[in-house]
Amino acid sequence: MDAVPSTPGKFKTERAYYQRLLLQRWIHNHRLFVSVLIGFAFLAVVLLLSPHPSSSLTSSRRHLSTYGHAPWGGPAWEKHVRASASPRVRPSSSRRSISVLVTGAGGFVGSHASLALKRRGDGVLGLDNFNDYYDTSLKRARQALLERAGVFVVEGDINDPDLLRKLFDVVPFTHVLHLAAQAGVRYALRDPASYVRSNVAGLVAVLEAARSATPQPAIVWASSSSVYGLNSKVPFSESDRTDRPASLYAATKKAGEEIAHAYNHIYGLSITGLRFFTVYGPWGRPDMAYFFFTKDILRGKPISVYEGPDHTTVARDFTYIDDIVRGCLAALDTAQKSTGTGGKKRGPAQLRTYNLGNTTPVPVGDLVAILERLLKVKAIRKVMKMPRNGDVQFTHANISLAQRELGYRPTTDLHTGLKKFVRWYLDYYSRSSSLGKKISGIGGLSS
Ligand SMILES: O=C(O)[C@H]1O[C@H](OP(=O)(O)OP(=O)(O)OC[C@H]2O[C@@H](n3ccc(=O)[nH]c3=O)[C@H](O)[C@@H]2O)[C@H](O)[C@@H](O)[C@@H]1O
Repeated sequence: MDAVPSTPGKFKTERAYYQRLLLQRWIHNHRLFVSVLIGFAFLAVVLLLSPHPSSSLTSSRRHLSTYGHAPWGGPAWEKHVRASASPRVRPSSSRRSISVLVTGAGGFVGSHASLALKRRGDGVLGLDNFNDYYDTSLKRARQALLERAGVFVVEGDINDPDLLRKLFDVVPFTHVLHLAAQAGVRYALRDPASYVRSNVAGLVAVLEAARSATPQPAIVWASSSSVYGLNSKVPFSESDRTDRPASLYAATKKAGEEIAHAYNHIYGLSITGLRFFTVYGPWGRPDMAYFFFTKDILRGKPISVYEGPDHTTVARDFTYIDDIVRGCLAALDTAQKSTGTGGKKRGPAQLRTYNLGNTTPVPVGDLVAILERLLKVKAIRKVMKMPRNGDVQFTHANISLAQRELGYRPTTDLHTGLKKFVRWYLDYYSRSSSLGKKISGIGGLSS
């Protein structure tokens, strides 16, 4: 009881004094612990104030992507990138192996082309943002196949300049096969900005990275048959006019061809644009008519079959994926070196454009008839006027230039190609929806 002070004020003062004493004693007894605590606090402040890792290209830390993708960077990641991009040494081969950055490697043409390159011994590094324009599980299944074949697909965006710079910093790519794009003609009505982002800004980002890389790689990229737009002269030749696009998609691909011209002219980049004609086949794109027709026919759902004015046919020069891949590889193999160094042009560089088609246009009605025979199911056809939303009535490629200069010779007719597609489709979708089961037993993208 004696220790209790007589007034509340006095009690407060003495209590404060007593607490201070206690604290001093506690600090004295825990000197070591307190020093460690101060050390940690100091370290935390230093880390907080240090610059973001992405500001240094040589940093070995992991980079946090600002594009919502997986982090990249670090010694293990770089090792993986280098291993994937390194060609297999083949001293007996007459062809020099190349090292290719394939953008859009999780996509339809990108995955097939990556695998074909890897198979013949070239170094391949994939890049893909795995966006959800269509079923991402299909893209992931393609990625799993590529990984099994030794192709690493970096998850990232072509609009991320830090990532592109880093890739060119780590690997002296000889070529870029630029296939990443916002595809589809009709989707442009719903999301026009995505076409500008991928097909215009994205292409510029890739060319910017390539022009300042040492060595400058040669570029082969995907343009489109849609650049022929409202032309009525058939077959379409590379020298025909391409200034009347019928869709925003076509307009962005045409813009890409002009952008390619400028980068070739200013920086000496060797650039080849390939105008693909309605590519189809196994592991294809679910947004394309042959793919969703198959799905709807099997489900007993009606399909819209377009026709032109006065019941004229709508037709496409459908081109099988393996033929397109051969065209891509031939374009890479015949590409001359870029002529710039340190971002400066040293002389004129190669600039080429080729049609990659099949040369046999098929009416959409005939496509449906082939699918009916292969699926052994009658389609519920709703024949309707082709909507004015970007489609053109027909396409037909003149491929004599590609034949002459690339040795390009398509060998697969629509019936044969669709047969391979249907076989793949039934196999893929009859399996369990689990990704692991989907890829087991299929054995590769080849068709
Ligand atoms: O070659 C090209 O440049 C383009 O080929 C395709 O575009 P498209 O030929 O329109 O392919 P689909 O969308 O699969 O259409 C194929 C045909 O089916 C017709 N169709 C489409 C949809 C539909 O519901 N009904 C229908 O009859 C179209 O009018 C077209 O004639 C791709 O989707 C583009 O990304 C590519 O760039």
